[in-house]
Amino acid sequence: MSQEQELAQIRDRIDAIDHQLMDLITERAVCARKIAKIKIAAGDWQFYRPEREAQILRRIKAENPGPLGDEEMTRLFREIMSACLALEQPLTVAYLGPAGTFTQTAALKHFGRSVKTVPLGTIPEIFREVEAGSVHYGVVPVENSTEGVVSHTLDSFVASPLFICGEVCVRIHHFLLSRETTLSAVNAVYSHQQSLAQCRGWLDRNLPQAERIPVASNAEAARLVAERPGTAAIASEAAAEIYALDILAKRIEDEPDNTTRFLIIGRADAPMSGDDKTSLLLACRNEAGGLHAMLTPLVDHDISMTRIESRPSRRGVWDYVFFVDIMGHRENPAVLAALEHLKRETLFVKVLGSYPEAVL
Ligand SMILES: O=C(O)C(=O)C[C@]1(C(=O)O)C=C[C@@H](O)C=C1
Repeated sequence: MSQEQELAQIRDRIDAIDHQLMDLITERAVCARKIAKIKIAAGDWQFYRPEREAQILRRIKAENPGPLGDEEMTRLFREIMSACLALEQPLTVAYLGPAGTFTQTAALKHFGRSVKTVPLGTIPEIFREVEAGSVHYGVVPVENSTEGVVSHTLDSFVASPLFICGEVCVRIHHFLLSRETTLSAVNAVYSHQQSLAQCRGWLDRNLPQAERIPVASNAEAARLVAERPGTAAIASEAAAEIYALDILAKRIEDEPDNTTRFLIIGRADAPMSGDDKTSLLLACRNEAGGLHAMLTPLVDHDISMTRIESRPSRRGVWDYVFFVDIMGHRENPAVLAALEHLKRETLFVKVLGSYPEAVL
């Protein structure tokens, strides 16, 4: 067989496989529609099921035979599921805008591309819109953020009735975007101040002469640069497309493992998925041993803590609340027992939500 004949044969096989895939995806979509009908008949308007989605994606990851990597395979299934959910209910998801921020990347990574993402200007606005029910969910950065808003997110939880129903981590890569085509034409670099800091080494080496100008967000930097000759922005790859800018340099961050964690907020948290986390807001007694008493119940019930963050409580000087993440769902017996114990040992305990550990 000639090379050309072999190529034609393999392409015929690909066409047949695509046809089968289409039939199977269609059958899956019909199943999702049937599920929606059952939910509606039962008066259950909870179409999005974070725990079920996490279970499906974990199974796909575990069963992936290769040669496609786990990330690729789960991404494909993420999109199929996103399209199926959109048939049941088109979701609206608010994120910290403008378009092209890493928070939008996080929203699309978590929900897939069949949701409608809505950019909002501030984190409190995202909380307000989710509370009011004008959007279904919100996505907010919480840890190791490039946008410098961690404390705004944590503070918003103190008075909010919302729950955390998911988490997603995004590897942050910075791109130098510009209307210019050469580095020598750039005399000012705009970005969020944390992103400027994260690329300091690269800027020192490659653009020592350029002024560094901090602005509210990386996407805002891209927007400004699109209107100003002689400037460049440090922003996401997505921002290049949105603001029609050229990529002058890729992955210019000094630390290659820079990751930001985002939370999904909604009006309910998630049922148990089998691999869950719980976020708590705690206030310990302002006395000797208060912090120790707060941590003892976790140790006693063998609960592992993945994060602890303190924030001023705003009730008085030197008065703090603690944001604590633990492994396990709030309905898990050990977590339940630890929570009961915590209620006795602390001034107050608020469960901010249990949710599946990030899969993607
Ligand atoms: O299992 C469900 O409840 C569904 O609605 C189906 C489905 C899916 O496509 O697999 C779609 C949306 C949910 O978020 C979870 C799963």
